[in-house]
Amino acid sequence: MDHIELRALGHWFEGRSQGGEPETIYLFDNLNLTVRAGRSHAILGPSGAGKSSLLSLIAALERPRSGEVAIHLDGRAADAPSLRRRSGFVFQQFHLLPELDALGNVALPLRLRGDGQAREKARHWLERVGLSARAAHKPNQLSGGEQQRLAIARAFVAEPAFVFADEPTGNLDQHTAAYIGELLFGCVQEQGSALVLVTHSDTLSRMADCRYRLSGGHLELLA
Ligand SMILES: Nc1ncnc2c1ncn2[C@@H]1O[C@H](COP(=O)(O)OP(=O)(O)OP(=O)(O)O)[C@@H](O)[C@H]1O
Repeated sequence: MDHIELRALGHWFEGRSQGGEPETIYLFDNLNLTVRAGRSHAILGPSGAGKSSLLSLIAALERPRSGEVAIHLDGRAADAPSLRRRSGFVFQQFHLLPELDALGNVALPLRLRGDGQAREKARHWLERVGLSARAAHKPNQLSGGEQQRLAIARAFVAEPAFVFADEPTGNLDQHTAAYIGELLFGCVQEQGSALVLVTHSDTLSRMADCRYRLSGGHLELLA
């Protein structure tokens, strides 16, 4: 079964203090976690605890300073580029391309893979997120909630095994956030993807199969 296993992960940043002195920011030094296919995982924790950094490490966008990220896809060990090809991303700031219309944004991950059915598949996902009527609109012509629906369509269009979401409702009002949460978890369930979600929202985190809290360098499984 597809999974990502974090073994004895350590991560830190070299920075400068306010006085200009070299300073090391330690996030964690012995973190273990397994992200399994078809399960949703929420990561809570105070600001600055390292949640976004941890998400980048799980998604193999960054390499840990110590420890190992072992990726298994289709029954065998896989590398970071293979994981990225099987992953979808949803961010707080949407990260849509302003020059492309809604359909173009959703079709892009497929176009980059040379998929000849990119437009048809993108249309299907635009419909799934209720944005068919907005296909020709640019992101700046859409509301925040609509932009996030577009980002969700883009994340799922290539049928990802893993979806990584960093504060996907952080920029949205309560009502829109609830709608986006339902949509995200609905798509995850339909697609059978694993979800790793970083959030400050207790409500959103409770939709996940398992919840963790990252604080003071420790990742704790919550009941
Ligand atoms: N590229 C970087 N270089 C130096 N320091 C960094 C870098 N990225 C993150 N940090 C620092 O690492 C710490 C953890 O950051 P991170 O964004 O992972 O936390 P977070 O838990 O996601 O916070 P928030 O909830 O506020 O988004 C912070 O102190 C941040 O300033």
